[in-house]
Amino acid sequence: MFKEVNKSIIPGCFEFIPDIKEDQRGMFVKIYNTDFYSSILLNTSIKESYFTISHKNVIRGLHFQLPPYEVAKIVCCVEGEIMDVVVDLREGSPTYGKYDIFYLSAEKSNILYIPEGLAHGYCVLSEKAIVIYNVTNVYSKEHDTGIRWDSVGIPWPVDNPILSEKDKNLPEFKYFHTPFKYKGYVNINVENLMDKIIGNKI
Ligand SMILES: Cc1cn([C@H]2C[C@H](O)[C@@H](COP(=O)(O)OP(=O)(O)O[C@H]3O[C@@H](C)C(=O)[C@@H](O)[C@H]3O)O2)c(=O)[nH]c1=O
Repeated sequence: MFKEVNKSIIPGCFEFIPDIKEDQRGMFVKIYNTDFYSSILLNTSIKESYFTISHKNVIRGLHFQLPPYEVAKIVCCVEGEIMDVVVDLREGSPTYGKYDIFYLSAEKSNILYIPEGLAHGYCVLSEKAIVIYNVTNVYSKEHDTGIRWDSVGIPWPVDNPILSEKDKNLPEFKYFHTPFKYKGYVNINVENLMDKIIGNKI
């Protein structure tokens, strides 16, 4: 289902490049398969799915849910292009406070797996973007929060983005006391993983 797996600099976060099936009708892309995700020890208890439609220069984020409603997310852009950003909030992580950037697009159909304990957000680069999420916990309004988009040093491509009122009022990263703890991560050997995929074992 995937032809390439790229590790983020942030442990536990992966970009998957799908094996797109194209024919005269268009294309077919698989986002999720339980056996594959569990084979590399990712969280497979998908509890909710949703999508958002946004205009150019919208920034959504940087969001996460607090324990015990922490969420891992599988994110994919199915129309347009976004600059997608994750920030490591796990105390004790080698990349605590650092961000990583992925360009997700309908054309590439690349998929991002974001583990629990990371903040997530994106900026819309195209006229319109549709982003789909599969998430491993239910929504909890009381636990749904974030940090301010411009408080981590991310080189966003816009100075005056379109933001929600909620996102304008999120706390800055430096004032956020993280409840997330880094629990270590099994170092996935990407070459072995690709052998499995190419050998059609997944
Ligand atoms: C996330 C969410 C929101 N809502 C409601 C709350 C509000 O009335 C409306 C819009 O919510 P928000 O403004 O939080 O939507 P949005 O800013 O698009 O939130 C999303 O941002 C990106 C970056 C993510 O990573 C997502 O997980 C999610 O947090 O939808 C739900 O009912 N269920 C949900 O799971």
